[in-house]
Amino acid sequence: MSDHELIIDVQGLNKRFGDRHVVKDLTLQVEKGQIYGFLGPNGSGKTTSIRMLCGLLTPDSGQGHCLGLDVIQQSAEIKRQVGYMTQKFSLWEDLSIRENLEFVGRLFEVRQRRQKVDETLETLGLTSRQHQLAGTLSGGWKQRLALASCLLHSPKLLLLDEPTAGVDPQARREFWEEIHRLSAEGITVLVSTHYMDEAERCHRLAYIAYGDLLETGTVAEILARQQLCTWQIHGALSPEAILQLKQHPNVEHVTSFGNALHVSGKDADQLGMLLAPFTHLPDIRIEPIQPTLEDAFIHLMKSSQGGKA
Ligand SMILES: Nc1ncnc2c1ncn2[C@@H]1O[C@H](COP(=O)(O)OP(=O)(O)OP(=O)(O)O)[C@@H](O)[C@H]1O
Repeated sequence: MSDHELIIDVQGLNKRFGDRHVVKDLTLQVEKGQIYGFLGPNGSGKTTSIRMLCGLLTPDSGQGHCLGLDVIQQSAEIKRQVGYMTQKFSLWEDLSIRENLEFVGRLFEVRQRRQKVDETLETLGLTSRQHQLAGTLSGGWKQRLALASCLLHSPKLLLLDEPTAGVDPQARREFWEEIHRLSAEGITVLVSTHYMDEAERCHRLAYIAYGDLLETGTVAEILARQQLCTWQIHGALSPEAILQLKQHPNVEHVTSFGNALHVSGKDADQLGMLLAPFTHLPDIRIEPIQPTLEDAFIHLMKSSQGGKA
């Protein structure tokens, strides 16, 4: 196997639901062992894309391969070979952790099922809770069980749809440690998320907005391509001043981050001149900063809508 073996390699995938064009010409390449983040606003087509890749939805047009299998002709085989974690917990709440895994093992006709269930319980730290009913688990443990059930048939590709939505920060961190451990073993992971800290933990990212894939690359590449300049304003600006900034033609977007405002634009000099008068206001501090990934994504989303924040 070459170092750059493509586990996902699709070109021009399209999906329409009625008259809604939900995924437009999706072209995506994901290398073996990569953790590939899928980001974008709600309803942008991330889940639909994932479902086309794992063989659950047939694209209207396009072509390509997933795990070396044809996404149109061999979707049934792809379905058997990927680990797909749905957005909503979809296991059986009135079965115990072990019973859930045994059942999934039977569905996937996993060989040496008992042993595999034991191993999976151990690896994911679920052994001591194996007899607990799934319905009584906290959000974080449910996600861990869902991940365990995806891994039972030893897939080479994991498709995770917002796996940590609503999970507390500690459980999210542990979940991501696990994802990185799997990646180090050569398992490829495509994961959708709305969390910026999770996006930063991916090897590469794709940003999709309203069906269009707008950007792909590493965090550094995406930040560099946006060519944004961002200034951070500490202190309370008046609502009128904020509105003025938002409406100014040299300002791309104005976003609150905790107690600070981020003001982003394309032209550093113009932006500096615009903000200079604010430095004379009492209790206001202004400094240029590196734009964050969130700044870049807000910019991308606003540009795709043809407007600004
Ligand atoms: N089976 C379906 N039939 C009709 N419309 C659908 C179907 N599945 C998804 N859609 C629509 O397609 C659009 C894209 O949905 P999708 O779930 O792929 O977006 P998403 O990016 O995953 O969103 P979110 O971040 O909210 O999960 C939405 O407008 C959704 O309502």
